[in-house]
Amino acid sequence: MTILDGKKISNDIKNEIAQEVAKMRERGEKVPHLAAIIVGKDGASMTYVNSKVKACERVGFESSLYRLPNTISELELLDKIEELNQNDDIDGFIVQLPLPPQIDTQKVLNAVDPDKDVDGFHPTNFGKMALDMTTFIPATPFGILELLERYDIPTKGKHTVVIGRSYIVGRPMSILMGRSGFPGNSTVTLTHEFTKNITQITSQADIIIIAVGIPDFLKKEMIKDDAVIIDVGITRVPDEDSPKGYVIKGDVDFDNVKDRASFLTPVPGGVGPMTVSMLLKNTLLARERHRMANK
Ligand SMILES: Nc1nc(=O)c2c([nH]1)NC[C@@H]1CN(c3ccc(C(=O)N[C@@H](CCC(=O)O)C(=O)O)cc3)C=[N+]21
Repeated sequence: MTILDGKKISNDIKNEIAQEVAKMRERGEKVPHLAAIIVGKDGASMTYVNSKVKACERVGFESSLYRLPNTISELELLDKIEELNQNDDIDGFIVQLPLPPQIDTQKVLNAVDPDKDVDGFHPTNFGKMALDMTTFIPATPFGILELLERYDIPTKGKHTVVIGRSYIVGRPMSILMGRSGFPGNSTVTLTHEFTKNITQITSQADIIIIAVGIPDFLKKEMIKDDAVIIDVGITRVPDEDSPKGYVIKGDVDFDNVKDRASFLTPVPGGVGPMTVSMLLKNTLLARERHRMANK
């Protein structure tokens, strides 16, 4: 069994990006600038956004963080987004999710300029992805593709089962694995909360990508020998014995599944760090496109 070391690969990618940025500086070009909007003070969201800012510093990007109160109106948030759309210094930005209930998330994502939508959540970019056009691929799915590629895991003709149909992981992943090329050319089954007899489906999977947010959901008995298991879950489970007061649990019953799987991502240290690196990669692409457009 091979553990897919997302932490290591994401570091490799950051080093590659840092080299690109160093070259940009040498040529006297503007370096990529990523901005993030965070609404409210959710602990996990703040951790993720902080790690994105830190990663920007690490590779030599400019970064800006806009913290907005939890009570902000939809209109005020849309104003902020328009401001970032208009700001030519910013190459890409993200609106950290989830948003508070008074705000219509889809309306907010629709307001982001598709050329700056480094999360790849705008309908234009999502559509382009589905049509195999060049675009920003959402960072988590992009990170999973990168892991499969760098570990040279065969996907052609394989049965890939995706568990969870969220717009940021499951849905795009199901599209990407079925596209032509590598990693792709898979036969994809997309499952969700109303799927019947899920074990019957998962036990036929060559590759399982799970993103449901239920700790230990995927058991050893649900997979076949030598399956490739990609765990996208991250749930904070309260734990008095740990210094932070919680432990991070994935969707896979790791300790048992590891004895049957061929490749397996750990949590933490698997898909999570890849998400951050691929966001940087998208921001680098955004800068490159803006430079070509003389912006
Ligand atoms: N607009 C938007 N874009 C996102 O990409 C986005 C978002 N909203 N909202 C929340 C989710 C979640 N997400 C993660 C990023 C990094 C780790 C990560 O680095 N995880 C570490 C551990 C982090 C920890 O200590 O909690 C790991 O798995 O090793 C996890 C999760 C991005 N998301």
